Amino acid sequence: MVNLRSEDVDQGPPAVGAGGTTVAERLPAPTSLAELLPVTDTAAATVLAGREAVRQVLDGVDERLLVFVGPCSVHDVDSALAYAKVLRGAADELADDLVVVMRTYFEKPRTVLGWPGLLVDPGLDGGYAVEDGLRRARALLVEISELGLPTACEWLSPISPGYLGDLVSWAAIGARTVESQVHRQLASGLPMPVGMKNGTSGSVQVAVDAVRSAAASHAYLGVEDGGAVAVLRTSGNEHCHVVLRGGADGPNYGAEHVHDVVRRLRAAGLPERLVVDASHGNSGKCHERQRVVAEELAEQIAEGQLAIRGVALESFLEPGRQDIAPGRALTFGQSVTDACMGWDVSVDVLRTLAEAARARRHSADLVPARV
Ligand SMILES: O=C[C@H](O)[C@H](O)COP(=O)(O)O
Ligand SMILES: C=C(OP(=O)(O)O)C(=O)O
Repeated sequence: MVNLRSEDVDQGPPAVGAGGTTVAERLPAPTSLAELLPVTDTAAATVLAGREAVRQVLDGVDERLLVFVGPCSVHDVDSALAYAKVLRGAADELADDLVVVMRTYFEKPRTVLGWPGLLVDPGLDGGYAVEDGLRRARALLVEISELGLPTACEWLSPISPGYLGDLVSWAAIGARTVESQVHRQLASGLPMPVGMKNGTSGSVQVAVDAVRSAAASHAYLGVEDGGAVAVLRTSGNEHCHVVLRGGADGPNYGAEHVHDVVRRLRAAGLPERLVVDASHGNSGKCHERQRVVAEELAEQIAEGQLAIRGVALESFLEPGRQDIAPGRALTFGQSVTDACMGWDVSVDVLRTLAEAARARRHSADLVPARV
């Protein structure tokens, strides 16, 4: 057994490479954080309306297009809030055609090593002030929700939804965790629709399998809102769906890839719906390429491809990305993880997607997803 005793709190970190674990910080229970930073009535209304709008689009009841858009990661709350304010304006302008949900990603899965996100390292300095990260993340989610903008994130730690989940309208299980039993079980009990990304290798079947798994009920070891370790039982989440994000074998946003997913979903007896991520493996992490991918997706949508229910975009105030380096001031509103489209290009892309959604809605010859 790994013996984590209370006196371990005051010990320094284990020697690098020694394989030990110490308790670095005790955290308040999720209920304590929620009491400190409660969901206001306005914020709750935004979250619930956001979840319902996403469900309605996924179910085909609402014919608009979902757009999950925002920074690759939130690294400071001020720039995320400034972005939320401009995005809110665009979301209002395009509300007849798009359901806009802002990316507020606080946990970053890394291919090998790297900054793990605001929740775990809010100082961006390896200080790992997790309680502070949780507070900053929760306070930001309340503020953005109060603006009337629903939010999206990736659940990386199965414990973090307890702290933030009541403020989130859509979530992803990422390409690096989609095969994880724990993440599928987690998704099966979450109150928001969850996108299952294809694996980093490009495997789409693992995402289809994840959707099937999360639709079922499960029992697993977790942490209850009061902070105790508990057996959690879930009822199954009917609003999970595949997200195509490309992979090691190249992009997968083309019509043939969409048809392939539809065939797999049909074979599995699952609803024929998906979201396409224009970034990551679909853009080769090149922010300029995202626009091209989004334009090609817009063509498929305008031509009547009903299976594409949403598009995901990485966008911030400034284009590109920057490195976190000790002593160097960061450019306000520029990503510190993957390169993002700047705001000017982002708003053009949003308008293009809105036009495509309108064309699809008005198209006389709407047909079920063509395979
Ligand atoms: O979305 C962000 C990144 O693609 C993901 O966290 C992996 O990043 P990395 O390959 O730079 O570690
Ligand atoms: C890490 C992300 O995506 P993926 O899991 O597709 O790499 C992300 O969207 O931030």
